Amino acid sequence: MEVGAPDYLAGERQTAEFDVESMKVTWAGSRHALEVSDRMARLVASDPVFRKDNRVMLSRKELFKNTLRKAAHAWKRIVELRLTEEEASRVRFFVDEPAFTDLHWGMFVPAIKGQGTEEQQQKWLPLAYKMQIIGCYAQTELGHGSNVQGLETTATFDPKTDEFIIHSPTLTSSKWWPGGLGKVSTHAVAYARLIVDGQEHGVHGFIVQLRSLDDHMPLPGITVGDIGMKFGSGAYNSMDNGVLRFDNVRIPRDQMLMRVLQVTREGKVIQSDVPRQLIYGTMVFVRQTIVADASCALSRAVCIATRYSAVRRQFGSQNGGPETQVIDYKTQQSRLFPLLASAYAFRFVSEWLKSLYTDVTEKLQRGEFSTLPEAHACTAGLKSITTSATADAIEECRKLCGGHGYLANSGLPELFAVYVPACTYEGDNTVLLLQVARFLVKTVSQLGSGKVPVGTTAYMGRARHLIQCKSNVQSAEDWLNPQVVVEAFEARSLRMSVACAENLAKFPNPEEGFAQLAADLVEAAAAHCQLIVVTKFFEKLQQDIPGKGVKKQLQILSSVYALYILHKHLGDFLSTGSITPKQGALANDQLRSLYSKIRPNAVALVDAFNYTDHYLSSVLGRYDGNVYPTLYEEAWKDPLNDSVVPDGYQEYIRPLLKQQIRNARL
Ligand SMILES: CCCCCCCCCC/C=C\CCCCCCC/C=C/C(=O)SCCNC(=O)CCNC(=O)[C@H](O)C(C)(C)COP(=O)(O)OP(=O)(O)OC[C@H]1O[C@@H](n2cnc3c(N)ncnc32)[C@H](O)[C@@H]1OP(=O)(O)O
Ligand SMILES: Cc1cc2nc3c(=O)[nH]c(=O)nc-3n(C[C@H](O)[C@H](O)[C@H](O)COP(=O)(O)OP(=O)(O)OC[C@H]3O[C@@H](n4cnc5c(N)ncnc54)[C@H](O)[C@@H]3O)c2cc1C
Repeated sequence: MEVGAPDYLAGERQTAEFDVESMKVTWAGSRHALEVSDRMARLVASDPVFRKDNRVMLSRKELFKNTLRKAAHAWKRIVELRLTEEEASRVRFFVDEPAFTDLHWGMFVPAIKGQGTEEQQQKWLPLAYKMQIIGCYAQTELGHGSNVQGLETTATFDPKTDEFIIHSPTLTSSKWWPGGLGKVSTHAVAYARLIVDGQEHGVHGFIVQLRSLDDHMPLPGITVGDIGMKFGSGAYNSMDNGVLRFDNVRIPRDQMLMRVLQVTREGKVIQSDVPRQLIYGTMVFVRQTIVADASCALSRAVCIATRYSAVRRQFGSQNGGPETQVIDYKTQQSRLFPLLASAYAFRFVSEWLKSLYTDVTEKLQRGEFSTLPEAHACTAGLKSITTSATADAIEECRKLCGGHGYLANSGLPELFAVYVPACTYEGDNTVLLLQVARFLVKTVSQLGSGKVPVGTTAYMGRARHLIQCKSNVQSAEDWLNPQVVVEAFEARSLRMSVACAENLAKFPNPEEGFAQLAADLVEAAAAHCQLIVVTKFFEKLQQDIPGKGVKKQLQILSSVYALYILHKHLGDFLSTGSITPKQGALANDQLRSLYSKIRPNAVALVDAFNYTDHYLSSVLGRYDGNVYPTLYEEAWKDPLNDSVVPDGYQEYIRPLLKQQIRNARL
């Protein structure tokens, strides 16, 4: 905020019962992370190239060219200022525009790192790090996305020339969707069925050059282009999601990523001791980052809706005094505050997931693969529940802002349009929950075998207790006890998984059973993932959290998150007998009283996200709360208001007004 500018939300900030600067540190993860983030946010906000207020008005071509300009400028600044990887990734975050660079850094580079041999990494990574080649991740095809084993592109080994022939045999085998592919990438990691000596060996990644490094023209045998406009104006249309066909394109044998499986000069296929699932490793990495993105998108929407709810007044004027701030309506609080709590919950679970991922990656380097299934289940499941909840929440925030939320300059419509594909990319959310369900059913089925469940399923080891325990909640206060809450969530999750396993056992064919019970399995998987989020929030509170009143606020938010989920899924808790209807009602009583505790802190809790006005790009979410004059000024900037009488008046409006009505009765 400018020095000396009026702060219409100052009163809200004065009621805060905690130290906002300390909360900023907790949200950012460390003082260092906050400092870096703050510096990079200012760097981006002060640079006119990164302006984004005109985005929705640009044509697709203008938008795309502008994105290229921003990406090139960002890279120039990263190199000039010798920014670290951490700083560079914050620059990307605050530039706030999907671009080919996301796929280059976020998928192409990790695919080579995770699936390439040492020599392959040494050859390709330096080129990619300097952006002397630009890569994308070309897996999905027109006919298959979720079913990776169903991909049709072929990579046939030709022992005569020591090459692979990459080919798209059908229309449905055309690569379709990869970001950065349409107009920019010079290379792709393309996924194809490996065929050696007439035998198939599953789907593998191949580095394929697509375009000339001299004139950017597609290489012989390559047909490539953009797949067309996507949902919303502006939004994800800055990305060139592409289509790609291969017509017997030849690549050297050493361009197959060979960490998992090697093809020798003689055409021998050698399976290494690395599990085949590592071919899916890049998706595990990105799913983990998507959970962190969910907390960012959600906190951004909540920040806008909270500030605006404090500014907006409707009804309730007493003796000519001010009307009621809409944030004081209990309905507004019960819709908004759980989303605020979810933003914090997703932040902390993403921190934990990142540490789990780092730990698993280190183990994989040492040849230990036992933790891979849990890493897959956690990343898949948390990606699914956090993105679904965030997409719904952004839309709820739009509604919480009433009519003004529908204006593009509220920032919410574009945020929604950019965000919703997260429910689909990196694995459709339902398909991913079914993966979690498989993992849970397997864990349940092994309970009698003496195998002790570990990690996030450790609670299943207490199945005997959890299957029959009764919650001892007797008062609303009892619901503030994390142990009581966690036990109710564990009982609900375990009982849902066990019920699924029991029902599955009734089917002679397990796969048929799995297909028939899929809807129940998805619910059991979601229950397990919600338990993880709740548990990780409570575990975060075990840490030393400095700053006046910070821990107290987080305790309140953790209880709000847990009890909100309990209230929303009360049917599960009751039907599994994990709690009684009376206990469910007490949870709701507690939730109401927690909302009252959040109320004086609400604006400060969103200030702790430390978002600049540039990043928020929302008139409603401005830090200073100066909403109405800005809305009014912005309206006049619309191109429709360039002229008082609109273009088209002479052709279409005037003749209408001047028409002779022959039949007066008409
Ligand atoms: C210095 C400068 C720096 C500049 C910085 C800039 C910074 C920018 C950085 C940006 C960072 C990140 C941004 C990324 C941008 C993201 C944009 C998003 C773009 C989108 C991309 C995509 O969508 S890519 C395509 C994704 N596709 C999918 O997700 C497909 C989904 N389908 C699948 O995953 C699988 O097919 C499925 C799992 C559903 C089924 O597979 P299948 O082989 O049929 O498997 P099953 O038979 O069911 O299972 C076999 C066993 O394998 C296990 N398993 C399955 N998957 C995995 C896995 N991933 N890992 C481990 N194990 C797995 C499964 O559990 C089975 O096990 P079991 O024991 O046999 O039961
Ligand atoms: C914006 C965006 C960017 C993308 N970027 C990339 C990229 O860079 N690289 C890349 O390779 N791909 C990319 N993709 C593709 C993306 O990964 C796939 O779209 C995604 O994995 C979903 O697959 P699908 O489209 O085949 O959906 P489908 O599987 O066809 O899903 C359609 C419906 O069927 C349901 N369904 C499917 N299978 C099952 C099942 N077994 N049981 C129950 N229900 C099922 C789903 O739940 C869904 O409701 C991108 C997609 C989008 C939207």
